[in-house]
Amino acid sequence: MSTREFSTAFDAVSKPNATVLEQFQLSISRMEMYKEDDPLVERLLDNMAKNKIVHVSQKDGGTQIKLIIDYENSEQALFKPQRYPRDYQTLPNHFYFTDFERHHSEIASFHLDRLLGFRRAMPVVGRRLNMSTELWELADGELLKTFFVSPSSNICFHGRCSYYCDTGHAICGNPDTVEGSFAAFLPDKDAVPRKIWRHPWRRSYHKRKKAQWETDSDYCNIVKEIPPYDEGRRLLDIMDMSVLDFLIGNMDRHHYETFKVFDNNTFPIHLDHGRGFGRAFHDEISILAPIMQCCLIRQSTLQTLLR
Ligand SMILES: Nc1ncnc2c1ncn2[C@@H]1O[C@H](COP(=O)(O)OP(=O)(O)OP(=O)(O)O)[C@@H](O)[C@H]1O
Ligand SMILES: [Mn+2]
Repeated sequence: MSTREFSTAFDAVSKPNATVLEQFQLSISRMEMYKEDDPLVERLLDNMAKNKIVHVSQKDGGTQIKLIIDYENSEQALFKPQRYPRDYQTLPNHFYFTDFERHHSEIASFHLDRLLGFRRAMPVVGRRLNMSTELWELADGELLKTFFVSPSSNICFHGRCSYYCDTGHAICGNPDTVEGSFAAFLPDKDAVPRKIWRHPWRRSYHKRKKAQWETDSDYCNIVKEIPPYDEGRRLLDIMDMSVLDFLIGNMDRHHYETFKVFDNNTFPIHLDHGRGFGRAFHDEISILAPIMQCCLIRQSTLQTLLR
């Protein structure tokens, strides 16, 4: 299926005043999220960093707090707030699945994905918000109910989610600004559905169990037989993802998504990098398990790394 057919999934094709985000979404192809040197990327980053915000709500699903940001020009971004200072490391007794999310990891991962020439991540930029005028006053519903003033008179909120959304883990202004990452919104799920895949080298997400790949040295041969890994680009894309995850130190790659309209022979979207950069002085070799067990890497990726 061509880019053109993908484009027709959007009304924006015929929209004369398509926003930069809509234009960006329309240009997503089967091969990549955006073209090398696409000027829309810088414009999108600039818009998300500077444009006026008119509404803020909580994004359902996921384990940690995320907010949907609506801009005046009707663009949208996914906001992940800063929780800890940049140099705050993963706590020694935390698992990859209990680690706090780091907004700067989302930002740096986008840049690294682009530098490596993958171009499979949505653009992400950092921005500081005013706690009262850009969050509290624009929040609604369940999110609004979680705002409060702390003992030191800072405005805080905690939102609702399954991890770290309580008074003890609130996000507070410092004194009245909060920093976060802003990821450009993916095309609306209803217009452009995505398929969610379980990552073959997913970890166990259990504090006492191991995953099959950790004990079965022949694991790659099993994966190789199973569609979509038995043909096309997908297995090589999994290797690329492993390169990215190793460099950012992300052990939390449990699922990945693709755009359904492109069928199986398309790139996996590089999404959800909030748990990277937690241990700056540690190389987690097990993240390279797909590459080591399959003894496989895309030639262009290897060349990029050597360069
Ligand atoms: N840029 C985006 N635009 C729109 N939707 C997004 C975007 N990024 C992520 N999402 C959606 O939100 C969901 C949760 O995002 P993400 O995985 O980043 O958060 P999370 O809290 O780490 O979730 P989980 O705990 O489930 O891993 C994703 O599965 C995806 O469907
Ligand atoms: Mn996640």
